[in-house]
Amino acid sequence: MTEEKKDNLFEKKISRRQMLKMTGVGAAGVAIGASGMGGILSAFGRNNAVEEDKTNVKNKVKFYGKNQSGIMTPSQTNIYFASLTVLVKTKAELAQLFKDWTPAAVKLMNGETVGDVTNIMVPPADTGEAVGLDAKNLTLTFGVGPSLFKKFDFGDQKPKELKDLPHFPKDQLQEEYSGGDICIQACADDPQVAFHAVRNLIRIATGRVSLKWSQAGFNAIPMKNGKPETPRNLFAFKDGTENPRDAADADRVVFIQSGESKSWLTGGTYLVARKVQMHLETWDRTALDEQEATFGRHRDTGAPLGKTSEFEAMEIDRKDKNGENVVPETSHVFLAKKANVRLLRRSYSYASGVMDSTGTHDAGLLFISFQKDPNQFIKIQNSLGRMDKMNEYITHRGSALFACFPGVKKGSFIGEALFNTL
Ligand SMILES: C=CC1=C(C)c2cc3[nH]c(cc4nc(cc5[nH]c(cc1n2)c(C)c5CCC(=O)O)C(CCC(=O)O)=C4C)c(C)c3C=C
Ligand SMILES: [Fe+2]
Repeated sequence: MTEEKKDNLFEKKISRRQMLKMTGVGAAGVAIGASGMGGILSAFGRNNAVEEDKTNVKNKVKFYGKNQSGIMTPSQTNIYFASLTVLVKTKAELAQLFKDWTPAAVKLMNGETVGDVTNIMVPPADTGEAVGLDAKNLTLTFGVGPSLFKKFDFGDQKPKELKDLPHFPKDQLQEEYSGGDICIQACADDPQVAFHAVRNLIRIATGRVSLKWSQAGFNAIPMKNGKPETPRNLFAFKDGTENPRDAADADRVVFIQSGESKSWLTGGTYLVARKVQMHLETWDRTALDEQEATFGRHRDTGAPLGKTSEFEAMEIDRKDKNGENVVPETSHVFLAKKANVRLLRRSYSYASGVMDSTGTHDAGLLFISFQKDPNQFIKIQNSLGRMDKMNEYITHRGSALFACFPGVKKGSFIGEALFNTL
Protein backbone atom coordinates (compact mmCIF):
# COMPACT_ATOMS: atom_id res chain seq x y z
CA MET A 1 0.00 0.00 0.00
CA THR A 2 1.42 3.44 -0.88
CA GLU A 3 1.93 6.08 1.84
CA GLU A 4 -0.71 8.25 0.13
CA LYS A 5 -3.32 5.49 0.17
CA LYS A 6 -2.61 4.73 3.82
CA ASP A 7 -3.05 8.36 4.81
CA ASN A 8 -6.37 8.54 2.91
CA LEU A 9 -7.55 5.42 4.65
CA PHE A 10 -6.95 6.91 8.07
CA GLU A 11 -8.67 10.15 7.26
CA LYS A 12 -11.88 8.11 6.80
CA LYS A 13 -13.87 6.76 9.73
CA ILE A 14 -13.40 3.01 9.81
CA SER A 15 -15.42 0.40 11.59
CA ARG A 16 -14.10 -1.77 14.43
CA ARG A 17 -14.54 -4.81 12.16
CA GLN A 18 -12.49 -3.25 9.38
CA MET A 19 -9.88 -2.28 11.94
CA LEU A 20 -9.51 -5.77 13.38
CA LYS A 21 -9.33 -7.21 9.89
CA MET A 22 -6.50 -4.86 9.01
CA THR A 23 -4.45 -5.36 12.15
CA GLY A 24 -4.78 -9.12 12.35
CA VAL A 25 -6.63 -8.80 15.70
CA GLY A 26 -5.59 -8.13 19.28
CA ALA A 27 -2.30 -8.97 20.89
CA ALA A 28 -0.36 -9.32 17.65
CA GLY A 29 -0.98 -5.61 17.17
CA VAL A 30 1.65 -4.64 19.74
CA ALA A 31 4.44 -6.88 18.50
CA ILE A 32 7.49 -5.02 17.28
CA GLY A 33 8.87 -6.17 14.01
CA ALA A 34 5.65 -7.54 12.54
CA SER A 35 5.85 -6.69 8.89
CA GLY A 36 2.98 -5.13 6.94
CA MET A 37 0.94 -4.42 10.00
CA GLY A 38 3.64 -2.04 11.17
CA GLY A 39 2.78 0.58 8.61
CA ILE A 40 -0.87 0.45 9.53
CA LEU A 41 -0.27 0.79 13.25
CA SER A 42 2.30 3.51 12.77
CA ALA A 43 -0.42 5.59 11.18
CA PHE A 44 -1.97 5.91 14.65
CA GLY A 45 1.08 7.77 15.85
CA ARG A 46 1.53 9.73 12.67
CA ASN A 47 1.11 13.42 13.09
CA ASN A 48 2.62 15.71 10.52
CA ALA A 49 1.78 18.92 12.39
CA VAL A 50 4.61 21.01 13.79
CA GLU A 51 4.17 20.73 17.52
CA GLU A 52 5.02 23.61 19.90
CA ASP A 53 6.93 23.43 23.14
CA LYS A 54 4.16 24.20 25.68
CA THR A 55 4.92 27.10 27.98
CA ASN A 56 2.34 26.40 30.67
CA VAL A 57 3.34 22.85 31.60
CA LYS A 58 4.79 21.95 34.98
CA ASN A 59 8.28 20.41 35.07
CA LYS A 60 8.88 20.79 31.36
CA VAL A 61 12.19 20.76 29.50
CA LYS A 62 12.21 22.40 26.06
CA PHE A 63 12.48 20.13 23.03
CA TYR A 64 13.69 22.71 20.48
CA GLY A 65 17.16 24.24 20.78
CA LYS A 66 20.74 24.32 19.58
CA ASN A 67 21.52 21.01 21.30
CA GLN A 68 19.34 18.03 22.18
CA SER A 69 17.90 17.78 25.67
CA GLY A 70 19.17 15.17 28.14
CA ILE A 71 22.82 16.10 27.73
CA MET A 72 23.49 19.30 29.70
CA THR A 73 20.03 19.09 31.31
CA PRO A 74 20.45 18.61 35.10
CA SER A 75 20.21 14.90 35.78
CA GLN A 76 16.72 13.56 36.46
CA THR A 77 15.96 10.68 38.81
CA ASN A 78 15.27 8.02 36.14
CA ILE A 79 16.42 6.77 32.79
CA TYR A 80 15.05 4.32 30.28
CA PHE A 81 17.73 3.74 27.69
CA ALA A 82 16.81 1.87 24.50
CA SER A 83 19.07 0.60 21.75
CA LEU A 84 17.22 -0.23 18.53
CA THR A 85 17.76 -2.26 15.38
CA VAL A 86 16.52 -0.61 12.21
CA LEU A 87 14.36 -2.81 9.97
CA VAL A 88 13.56 -0.42 7.12
CA LYS A 89 15.60 -0.73 3.96
CA THR A 90 15.68 2.71 2.37
CA LYS A 91 17.06 6.07 3.51
CA ALA A 92 13.69 7.66 2.70
CA GLU A 93 11.98 5.27 5.13
CA LEU A 94 14.65 5.99 7.73
CA ALA A 95 14.13 9.75 7.35
CA GLN A 96 10.36 9.20 7.66
CA LEU A 97 10.93 7.42 10.97
CA PHE A 98 12.63 10.50 12.43
CA LYS A 99 9.93 12.71 10.87
CA ASP A 100 7.28 10.67 12.69
CA TRP A 101 9.20 10.69 15.96
CA THR A 102 9.72 14.47 16.02
CA PRO A 103 6.16 15.67 16.80
CA ALA A 104 5.66 12.68 19.10
CA ALA A 105 8.82 13.63 21.05
CA VAL A 106 7.59 17.23 21.44
CA LYS A 107 4.24 16.00 22.73
CA LEU A 108 5.83 13.53 25.13
CA MET A 109 8.11 16.25 26.52
CA ASN A 110 5.00 18.46 26.89
CA GLY A 111 3.48 15.72 29.04
CA GLU A 112 0.79 15.12 26.40
CA THR A 113 -0.43 11.90 24.81
CA VAL A 114 1.09 11.19 21.39
CA GLY A 115 -2.32 10.98 19.73
CA ASP A 116 -6.05 10.59 20.14
CA VAL A 117 -7.20 8.31 22.96
CA THR A 118 -10.94 8.86 22.66
CA ASN A 119 -11.99 6.95 19.53
CA ILE A 120 -13.52 3.73 20.83
CA MET A 121 -13.32 2.11 17.40
CA VAL A 122 -9.52 1.85 17.39
CA PRO A 123 -6.74 1.07 19.85
CA PRO A 124 -5.85 4.32 21.66
CA ALA A 125 -2.98 6.08 19.88
CA ASP A 126 -1.19 6.53 23.20
CA THR A 127 -0.62 3.61 25.57
CA GLY A 128 -1.88 5.87 28.36
CA GLU A 129 0.19 5.08 31.44
CA ALA A 130 1.49 8.65 31.77
CA VAL A 131 -1.96 10.26 31.76
CA GLY A 132 -2.48 12.51 34.78
CA LEU A 133 1.24 13.05 35.34
CA ASP A 134 2.98 16.29 34.39
CA ALA A 135 5.98 16.42 32.02
CA LYS A 136 8.31 15.25 34.86
CA ASN A 137 11.27 16.96 33.14
CA LEU A 138 11.25 14.29 30.45
CA THR A 139 14.14 14.60 28.00
CA LEU A 140 14.64 12.56 24.84
CA THR A 141 18.04 12.17 23.22
CA PHE A 142 18.41 10.43 19.85
CA GLY A 143 21.62 9.03 18.38
CA VAL A 144 22.85 6.73 15.61
CA GLY A 145 25.39 3.92 15.96
CA PRO A 146 28.21 2.75 13.66
CA SER A 147 26.11 -0.26 12.54
CA LEU A 148 23.54 2.06 10.93
CA PHE A 149 26.25 3.27 8.56
CA LYS A 150 26.94 -0.35 7.58
CA LYS A 151 23.26 -0.88 6.67
CA PHE A 152 22.84 2.34 4.67
CA ASP A 153 25.24 4.02 2.31
CA PHE A 154 25.67 7.55 3.60
CA GLY A 155 28.64 8.15 1.29
CA ASP A 156 31.26 10.41 2.84
CA GLN A 157 28.91 11.48 5.65
CA LYS A 158 30.12 8.80 8.04
CA PRO A 159 32.39 10.51 10.59
CA LYS A 160 35.68 8.62 11.01
CA GLU A 161 35.22 8.67 14.81
CA LEU A 162 31.94 6.71 14.58
CA LYS A 163 33.28 3.16 14.87
CA ASP A 164 33.01 0.39 17.47
CA LEU A 165 34.95 1.15 20.64
CA PRO A 166 38.16 -0.88 21.01
CA HIS A 167 38.40 -3.84 23.37
CA PHE A 168 39.63 -2.71 26.81
CA PRO A 169 41.42 -4.82 29.43
CA LYS A 170 38.90 -6.45 31.79
CA ASP A 171 36.02 -6.12 29.28
CA GLN A 172 33.58 -9.03 29.46
CA LEU A 173 31.10 -7.64 26.96
CA GLN A 174 27.89 -9.43 26.06
CA GLU A 175 26.27 -8.90 22.68
CA GLU A 176 22.83 -8.64 24.32
CA TYR A 177 23.86 -5.39 26.06
CA SER A 178 25.97 -3.93 23.27
CA GLY A 179 25.71 -1.88 20.08
CA GLY A 180 22.59 -0.79 18.24
CA ASP A 181 21.63 1.23 15.14
CA ILE A 182 19.72 3.96 17.00
CA CYS A 183 19.54 4.95 20.66
CA ILE A 184 16.79 6.74 22.52
CA GLN A 185 17.77 8.01 25.94
CA ALA A 186 14.64 8.94 27.92
CA CYS A 187 15.29 10.60 31.28
CA ALA A 188 12.58 11.87 33.62
CA ASP A 189 11.78 12.46 37.25
CA ASP A 190 9.50 9.42 37.10
CA PRO A 191 10.30 5.88 35.87
CA GLN A 192 6.90 5.40 34.25
CA VAL A 193 7.16 8.62 32.24
CA ALA A 194 10.58 7.60 30.91
CA PHE A 195 9.38 4.11 30.01
CA HIS A 196 6.14 5.41 28.48
CA ALA A 197 8.08 7.71 26.17
CA VAL A 198 10.25 4.91 24.76
CA ARG A 199 7.33 2.50 24.57
CA ASN A 200 5.27 4.92 22.50
CA LEU A 201 8.15 5.94 20.22
CA ILE A 202 8.79 2.27 19.46
CA ARG A 203 5.09 1.71 18.90
CA ILE A 204 4.97 4.52 16.37
CA ALA A 205 7.84 2.75 14.64
CA THR A 206 6.21 -0.70 14.66
CA GLY A 207 7.67 -2.84 11.89
CA ARG A 208 10.40 -0.27 11.28
CA VAL A 209 12.59 -0.86 14.36
CA SER A 210 13.01 -3.58 16.95
CA LEU A 211 14.35 -3.29 20.49
CA LYS A 212 17.92 -4.68 20.72
CA TRP A 213 18.57 -3.96 24.39
CA SER A 214 17.35 -1.59 27.03
CA GLN A 215 18.22 -0.59 30.56
CA ALA A 216 16.24 1.22 33.22
CA GLY A 217 18.17 3.17 35.82
CA PHE A 218 17.78 5.44 38.82
CA ASN A 219 19.53 8.22 40.68
CA ALA A 220 18.51 9.68 44.01
CA ILE A 221 19.28 13.38 43.94
CA PRO A 222 19.77 14.95 47.39
CA MET A 223 18.45 18.53 47.70
CA LYS A 224 20.10 21.20 49.86
CA ASN A 225 18.45 24.62 50.19
CA GLY A 226 16.33 23.83 47.10
CA LYS A 227 19.40 23.01 44.99
CA PRO A 228 20.30 19.55 43.63
CA GLU A 229 23.49 17.98 44.97
CA THR A 230 25.70 15.30 43.40
CA PRO A 231 23.94 11.89 43.49
CA ARG A 232 25.64 8.84 45.01
CA ASN A 233 26.28 5.61 43.10
CA LEU A 234 25.69 2.13 44.57
CA PHE A 235 29.19 2.21 46.15
CA ALA A 236 27.80 5.23 48.07
CA PHE A 237 30.29 7.71 46.58
CA LYS A 238 29.23 11.01 45.07
CA ASP A 239 29.39 10.47 41.32
CA GLY A 240 29.49 13.38 38.89
CA THR A 241 31.47 15.92 40.93
CA GLU A 242 33.96 16.73 38.18
CA ASN A 243 31.80 17.56 35.16
CA PRO A 244 31.44 20.51 32.76
CA ARG A 245 29.11 22.95 34.51
CA ASP A 246 28.25 25.76 32.07
CA ALA A 247 27.46 26.23 28.39
CA ALA A 248 30.92 27.56 27.47
CA ASP A 249 32.58 24.54 29.09
CA ALA A 250 30.14 22.20 27.34
CA ASP A 251 31.06 23.74 23.97
CA ARG A 252 34.72 22.98 24.74
CA VAL A 253 34.20 19.42 26.00
CA VAL A 254 30.85 18.06 24.80
CA PHE A 255 29.26 19.71 21.75
CA ILE A 256 30.83 19.48 18.31
CA GLN A 257 31.56 22.94 16.92
CA SER A 258 31.42 23.96 13.27
CA GLY A 259 34.38 22.46 11.35
CA GLU A 260 35.19 19.88 14.05
CA SER A 261 33.38 16.97 12.34
CA LYS A 262 30.82 16.39 9.56
CA SER A 263 28.51 19.41 9.32
CA TRP A 264 25.40 17.35 10.19
CA LEU A 265 26.95 16.79 13.62
CA THR A 266 27.58 20.47 14.45
CA GLY A 267 25.82 20.97 17.79
CA GLY A 268 25.76 17.20 18.31
CA THR A 269 27.91 14.96 20.47
CA TYR A 270 28.96 11.33 20.99
CA LEU A 271 27.26 9.20 23.63
CA VAL A 272 29.17 6.28 25.17
CA ALA A 273 27.05 3.78 27.11
CA ARG A 274 28.75 1.10 29.25
CA LYS A 275 26.78 -1.34 31.35
CA VAL A 276 29.11 -1.87 34.30
CA GLN A 277 28.19 -4.53 36.84
CA MET A 278 29.23 -3.57 40.38
CA HIS A 279 30.07 -6.42 42.76
CA LEU A 280 28.25 -4.97 45.74
CA GLU A 281 28.82 -7.93 48.06
CA THR A 282 32.62 -7.65 47.66
CA TRP A 283 32.49 -3.87 48.09
CA ASP A 284 30.42 -4.17 51.26
CA ARG A 285 33.17 -6.35 52.79
CA THR A 286 35.81 -3.66 52.11
CA ALA A 287 37.05 -1.33 54.86
CA LEU A 288 36.20 2.36 54.51
CA ASP A 289 39.82 3.50 54.12
CA GLU A 290 40.27 0.98 51.29
CA GLN A 291 37.04 2.18 49.65
CA GLU A 292 38.28 5.76 49.83
CA ALA A 293 41.68 4.75 48.42
CA THR A 294 39.81 3.11 45.51
CA PHE A 295 38.35 6.43 44.39
CA GLY A 296 40.82 8.96 45.86
CA ARG A 297 37.94 10.79 47.53
CA HIS A 298 36.25 10.70 50.92
CA ARG A 299 32.99 8.78 50.93
CA ASP A 300 31.05 11.13 53.23
CA THR A 301 31.87 14.53 51.74
CA GLY A 302 33.11 13.58 48.27
CA ALA A 303 36.19 15.74 48.97
CA PRO A 304 39.58 14.80 47.47
CA LEU A 305 41.56 12.69 49.97
CA GLY A 306 43.14 14.97 52.58
CA LYS A 307 40.65 17.80 51.90
CA THR A 308 37.29 18.66 53.43
CA SER A 309 34.83 19.75 50.76
CA GLU A 310 33.58 18.20 47.52
CA PHE A 311 34.53 20.93 45.07
CA GLU A 312 38.06 21.62 46.34
CA ALA A 313 40.66 21.08 43.61
CA MET A 314 41.74 17.49 43.03
CA GLU A 315 45.56 17.78 43.01
CA ILE A 316 46.81 14.34 42.10
CA ASP A 317 50.48 15.28 42.59
CA ARG A 318 50.04 16.29 46.26
CA LYS A 319 52.47 14.51 48.60
CA ASP A 320 52.22 13.80 52.33
CA LYS A 321 55.04 14.50 54.78
CA ASN A 322 56.74 11.24 53.81
CA GLY A 323 56.73 12.20 50.15
CA GLU A 324 53.97 9.69 49.33
CA ASN A 325 51.05 10.54 47.02
CA VAL A 326 47.99 11.63 49.04
CA VAL A 327 45.75 10.39 46.21
CA PRO A 328 46.91 6.81 45.46
CA GLU A 329 48.34 6.26 41.97
CA THR A 330 46.00 3.31 41.44
CA SER A 331 42.89 5.21 42.49
CA HIS A 332 40.11 5.70 39.94
CA VAL A 333 40.27 9.48 40.01
CA PHE A 334 44.10 9.63 39.85
CA LEU A 335 44.10 7.51 36.69
CA ALA A 336 41.08 9.27 35.12
CA LYS A 337 42.68 12.66 35.71
CA LYS A 338 46.09 11.51 34.45
CA ALA A 339 44.56 11.03 30.97
CA ASN A 340 44.28 14.83 30.87
CA VAL A 341 41.01 14.91 28.89
CA ARG A 342 37.51 15.64 30.06
CA LEU A 343 33.99 14.43 29.34
CA LEU A 344 30.46 14.84 30.70
CA ARG A 345 29.28 11.91 32.81
CA ARG A 346 25.52 11.36 33.15
CA SER A 347 25.26 7.86 34.59
CA TYR A 348 22.43 5.99 36.34
CA SER A 349 22.46 3.07 38.78
CA TYR A 350 20.57 -0.09 37.93
CA ALA A 351 19.34 -3.09 39.88
CA SER A 352 17.96 -5.84 37.65
CA GLY A 353 17.45 -8.83 39.96
CA VAL A 354 19.87 -11.70 40.58
CA MET A 355 22.92 -13.00 38.70
CA ASP A 356 21.91 -16.59 37.96
CA SER A 357 25.46 -17.92 38.11
CA THR A 358 26.39 -16.46 41.51
CA GLY A 359 23.15 -15.57 43.27
CA THR A 360 24.49 -12.06 43.79
CA HIS A 361 22.86 -8.74 42.89
CA ASP A 362 22.70 -7.96 39.18
CA ALA A 363 23.34 -4.30 39.86
CA GLY A 364 25.69 -1.60 38.72
CA LEU A 365 26.04 1.58 36.76
CA LEU A 366 24.75 2.41 33.33
CA PHE A 367 27.75 4.65 32.69
CA ILE A 368 26.88 7.30 30.11
CA SER A 369 29.29 9.95 28.93
CA PHE A 370 28.98 12.68 26.34
CA GLN A 371 32.02 14.02 24.52
CA LYS A 372 32.70 15.72 21.20
CA ASP A 373 35.06 12.91 20.20
CA PRO A 374 34.90 9.26 21.37
CA ASN A 375 38.70 9.40 21.79
CA GLN A 376 38.15 11.40 24.98
CA PHE A 377 36.44 8.35 26.48
CA ILE A 378 38.98 5.93 24.95
CA LYS A 379 41.94 7.84 26.44
CA ILE A 380 40.41 7.79 29.93
CA GLN A 381 39.38 4.13 29.73
CA ASN A 382 42.90 3.22 28.56
CA SER A 383 44.39 5.19 31.45
CA LEU A 384 42.14 3.33 33.92
CA GLY A 385 43.21 0.13 32.13
CA ARG A 386 44.42 -2.71 34.31
CA MET A 387 45.63 -0.37 37.08
CA ASP A 388 42.30 1.01 38.32
CA LYS A 389 41.77 -0.21 41.89
CA MET A 390 38.04 -0.19 41.15
CA ASN A 391 38.55 -3.14 38.72
CA GLU A 392 38.40 -5.51 41.72
CA TYR A 393 34.76 -4.51 42.19
CA ILE A 394 33.37 -4.12 38.66
CA THR A 395 32.89 -5.92 35.33
CA HIS A 396 32.08 -4.15 32.06
CA ARG A 397 29.17 -6.11 30.51
CA GLY A 398 27.86 -3.89 27.72
CA SER A 399 29.15 -1.18 25.42
CA ALA A 400 27.76 1.10 22.73
CA LEU A 401 28.64 4.30 20.92
CA PHE A 402 26.17 6.66 19.25
CA ALA A 403 26.52 9.97 17.41
CA CYS A 404 23.79 12.20 18.83
CA PHE A 405 22.22 14.70 16.47
CA PRO A 406 22.27 18.43 17.14
CA GLY A 407 19.15 20.03 18.58
CA VAL A 408 16.05 20.48 16.44
CA LYS A 409 14.72 23.79 15.06
CA LYS A 410 10.96 24.22 14.98
CA GLY A 411 9.69 23.06 11.55
CA SER A 412 12.64 20.69 11.12
CA PHE A 413 12.96 17.09 12.29
CA ILE A 414 15.43 15.03 14.33
CA GLY A 415 18.55 14.31 12.25
CA GLU A 416 17.36 16.35 9.27
CA ALA A 417 20.86 17.72 8.62
CA LEU A 418 22.14 14.17 7.95
CA PHE A 419 19.36 13.36 5.49
CA ASN A 420 19.71 16.76 3.77
CA THR A 421 23.33 15.99 2.89
CA LEU A 422 22.27 13.02 0.74
C1 LIG B 1 36.23 5.87 30.98
C2 LIG B 1 35.48 6.57 31.74
C3 LIG B 1 34.95 6.17 33.08
C4 LIG B 1 34.28 5.02 33.47
C5 LIG B 1 33.93 3.82 32.62
C6 LIG B 1 33.95 5.17 34.85
C7 LIG B 1 33.26 4.25 35.62
C8 LIG B 1 32.87 4.44 36.94
N1 LIG B 1 33.14 5.52 37.75
C9 LIG B 1 32.62 5.34 38.99
C10 LIG B 1 32.70 6.22 40.08
C11 LIG B 1 33.37 7.45 40.11
N2 LIG B 1 34.01 8.06 39.07
C12 LIG B 1 34.54 9.26 39.48
C13 LIG B 1 35.25 10.16 38.72
C14 LIG B 1 35.52 10.02 37.37
N3 LIG B 1 35.29 8.92 36.58
C15 LIG B 1 35.67 9.17 35.29
C16 LIG B 1 35.59 8.30 34.21
C17 LIG B 1 35.01 7.03 34.22
N4 LIG B 1 34.39 6.39 35.25
C18 LIG B 1 36.18 10.50 35.26
C19 LIG B 1 36.70 11.20 34.02
C20 LIG B 1 36.10 11.03 36.54
C21 LIG B 1 36.50 12.44 36.99
C22 LIG B 1 37.95 12.51 37.29
C23 LIG B 1 38.37 13.90 37.65
O1 LIG B 1 38.76 14.65 36.76
O2 LIG B 1 38.34 14.26 38.86
C24 LIG B 1 34.22 9.44 40.87
C25 LIG B 1 34.66 10.60 41.74
C26 LIG B 1 33.67 11.73 41.82
C27 LIG B 1 33.38 12.43 40.51
O3 LIG B 1 34.16 13.23 40.01
O4 LIG B 1 32.32 12.17 39.97
C28 LIG B 1 33.49 8.33 41.25
C29 LIG B 1 32.92 8.06 42.61
C30 LIG B 1 31.98 4.09 38.98
C31 LIG B 1 31.26 3.48 40.18
C32 LIG B 1 32.13 3.52 37.73
C33 LIG B 1 31.64 2.26 37.18
C34 LIG B 1 30.90 1.40 37.82
FE1 LIG C 1 34.38 7.14 37.20
